[in-house]
Amino acid sequence: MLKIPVHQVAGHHAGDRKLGPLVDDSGRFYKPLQSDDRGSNELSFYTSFSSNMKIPDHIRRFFPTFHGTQLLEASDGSGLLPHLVLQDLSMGHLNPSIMDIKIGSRTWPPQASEDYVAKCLKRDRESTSVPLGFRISGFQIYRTKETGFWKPNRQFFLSFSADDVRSALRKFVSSNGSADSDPDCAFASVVYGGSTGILAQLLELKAWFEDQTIFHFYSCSVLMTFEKELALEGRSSGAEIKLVDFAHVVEGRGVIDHNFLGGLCSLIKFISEILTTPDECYPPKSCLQDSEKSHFCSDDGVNE
Ligand SMILES: Nc1ncnc2c1ncn2[C@@H]1O[C@H](COP(=O)(O)OP(=O)(O)OP(=O)(O)O)[C@@H](O)[C@H]1O
Ligand SMILES: O=P(O)(O)O[C@@H]1[C@H](O)[C@H](O)[C@@H](OP(=O)(O)O)[C@H](OP(=O)(O)O)[C@H]1O
Repeated sequence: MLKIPVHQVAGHHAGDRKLGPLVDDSGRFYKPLQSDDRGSNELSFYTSFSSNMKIPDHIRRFFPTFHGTQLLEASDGSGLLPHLVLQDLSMGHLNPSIMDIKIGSRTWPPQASEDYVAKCLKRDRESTSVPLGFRISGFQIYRTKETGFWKPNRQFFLSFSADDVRSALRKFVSSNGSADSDPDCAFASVVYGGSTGILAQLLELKAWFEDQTIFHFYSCSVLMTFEKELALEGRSSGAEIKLVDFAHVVEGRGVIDHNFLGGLCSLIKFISEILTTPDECYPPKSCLQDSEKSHFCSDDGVNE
């Protein structure tokens, strides 16, 4: 039976006459082909990527497996619609902490219409995309069996500053991740660090982006996932990164994807800093007047 994915942290959500992805029990994620050319573009990307022999296996593992398309009843009740059939990345996870980070200071592809450029440019300027080269689109952070996930709604992320981003990346790997707590970065070394941790994976992806000129990944996200309960048991935290959302990927035409690469380098720097200074707090509370306190000092926008 098809269900609404419980671990989706960003993007278009299914339900109540809304079009969004669905999942089944066998580990497949069904993403409806979006209107305009977004759906067909994402399908072209998956088709081309799946058959491209130049993609090394150690890079292919960062992408969801593609199983073609299937006609399904759309979640908005509009009838049969083609869906991309993808690997469900949350399959096998019990209580995953997940963060969606949209990479690139610019989120529109070169051939986009003036209206679309204007919409994206506004959003890129108002968010951290322009200053940082990436923005956090959403997350869920597992706390405890009793309190479940901290999963703020979309509004919460819209006005994030660079310090909010720093703080969120710290809270993501803290034992006490919530709106008003000081991050302790208890899991930073097991999740971000180590030879197979998130930083090592990002560096592996970066090495490929320094060379590949096949695709340009506009508006694509890095999805970071780990299991806090595994980390607490002292076992491998299952930390992994995957890339999602290829609706705006275009051909690279022999040029490196400097937009994605720049954003990736910036994210790598933020995560490296957490590993070298896990005790620092952002924003430093001593520097803040009451009136200046960020999102993280209130419960605004928190969807408990
Ligand atoms: N293959 C997958 N398996 C599991 N979850 C996924 C998968 N692909 C995407 N998701 C979840 O769905 C969210 C949105 O995905 P995606 O960005 O592809 O959708 P979208 O509606 O095109 O987003 P946007 O509005 O940003 O364009 C991701 O943040 C992630 O939580
Ligand atoms: O990052 P946010 O704040 O969630 O903003 C969304 C994001 O830019 C998506 O990429 C975009 O979908 P497309 O990439 O498919 O255009 C969506 O537009 P939409 O709501 O008009 O679909 C925006 O709302």
